[in-house]
Amino acid sequence: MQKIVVEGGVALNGEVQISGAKNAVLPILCATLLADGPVTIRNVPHLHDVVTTAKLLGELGAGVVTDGDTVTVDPTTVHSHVAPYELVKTMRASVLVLGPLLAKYGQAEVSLPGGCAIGSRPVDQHIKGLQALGAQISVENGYIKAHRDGRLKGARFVFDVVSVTGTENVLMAAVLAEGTSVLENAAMEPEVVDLADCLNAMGARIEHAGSGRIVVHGVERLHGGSHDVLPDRIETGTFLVAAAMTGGRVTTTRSRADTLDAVLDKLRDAGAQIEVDGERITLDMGGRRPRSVDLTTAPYPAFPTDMQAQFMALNCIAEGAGVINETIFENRFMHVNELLRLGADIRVDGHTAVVRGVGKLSGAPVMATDLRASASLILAGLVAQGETLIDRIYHLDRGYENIEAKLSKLGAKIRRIG
Ligand SMILES: CC(=O)N[C@H]1[C@@H](OP(=O)(O)OP(=O)(O)OC[C@H]2O[C@@H](n3ccc(=O)[nH]c3=O)[C@H](O)[C@@H]2O)O[C@H](CO)[C@@H](O)[C@@H]1O
Ligand SMILES: C=C(OP(=O)(O)O)C(=O)O
Repeated sequence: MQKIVVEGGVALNGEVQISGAKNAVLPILCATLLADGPVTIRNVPHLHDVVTTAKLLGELGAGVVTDGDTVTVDPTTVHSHVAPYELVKTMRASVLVLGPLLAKYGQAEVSLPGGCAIGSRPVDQHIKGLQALGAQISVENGYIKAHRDGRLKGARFVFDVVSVTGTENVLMAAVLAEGTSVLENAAMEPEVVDLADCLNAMGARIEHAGSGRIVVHGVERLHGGSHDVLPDRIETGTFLVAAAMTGGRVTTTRSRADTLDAVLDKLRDAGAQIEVDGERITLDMGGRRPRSVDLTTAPYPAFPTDMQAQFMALNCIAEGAGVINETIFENRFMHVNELLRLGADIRVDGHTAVVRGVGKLSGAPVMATDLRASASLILAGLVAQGETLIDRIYHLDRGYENIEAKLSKLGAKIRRIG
């Protein structure tokens, strides 16, 4: 099995180009199922999750052609409506075919995602939202079985909790419903907006995506089209934290600072100087040691759960102590025990972790437990004395495009082995 080896001690310096967002491209690829013709998606990152989604679309019968960072999906040959357990268990985003299959083809059978390393991944809001649009849904043998009699009907639906994939699933179904739908307490994440932009480019009539109240005027059909995926704000944030931790100066290019307000604020609190110039974000730490920051994860525009592990790594070597509250996932502290192996001082009590910065971390073999945990271990490795050997990096390949090559270009001593 492949591993990543990091040798700490180099201040990162230079420019890094940000890839398309994983959490935008996956719903967008699923949305292509709604079209009556081919949809071309550009700025698609090379990620394992993208390959898995392409495989799923292929199993449903769609034609999928990849050319560099462009993927064209022809959904006109879809003949199956089943997303099997084998695929959904490896990638929770597969549940996003539920809304499109139901709305366009009248039926869907999608494996329940169950839980994962970071906690349970319920889909009750997806189901309730689709039922509000008139879908008949049952859960049998581990599968969500959905069908509709006639067209789905536009409705007002209030989410009990803010759910990103829930909003996306119900939104994708509502675009082909008869009449107008109003989705209240909707997720406001930039990835939801990107999905809505793509759907609108295909002929949907969605208003106010990015607010907590999305209005969807249903249309009879969607046509093919094309869309450029927005830059990955979590990848951007991860590189900026790497710069801050190593005392370096890094510019992210093709990035979107307006999607990163909460993260940039915390980096400023940590002592970083940040300049934004169009699609370029420059973080200059000027060789200083970062200060610890307190943070609480919450739905956008608050601090993202997907950046929690990376900031935990930063706090591990920062001046002072920081308190981290995780409110989205009950089990998203799996990186703590691995960071402890590198010499960190972290105490966890329920959803809260108190991290006291230590003068130095020391390299050790560690195990990646989930995607962002893997990133936090690389970050810690970049500042640890000696060698850090990270195992189970397949998690990393789900969501970061070529991270070791991008970090090497910034001067990091990092390589993949095996
Ligand atoms: C709001 C939020 O930060 N969502 C994160 C979540 O999205 P993802 O879409 O995976 O998860 P949701 O946004 O749906 O979940 C948010 C919260 O709602 C709960 N829930 C969700 C759906 C449902 O039907 N019922 C229910 O109770 C979940 O348990 C969780 O506590 O994980 C992704 C991967 O880490 C992140 O990119 C998203 O930023
Ligand atoms: C946990 C993540 O992804 P997923 O929801 O696909 O598991 C993530 O993007 O950090």
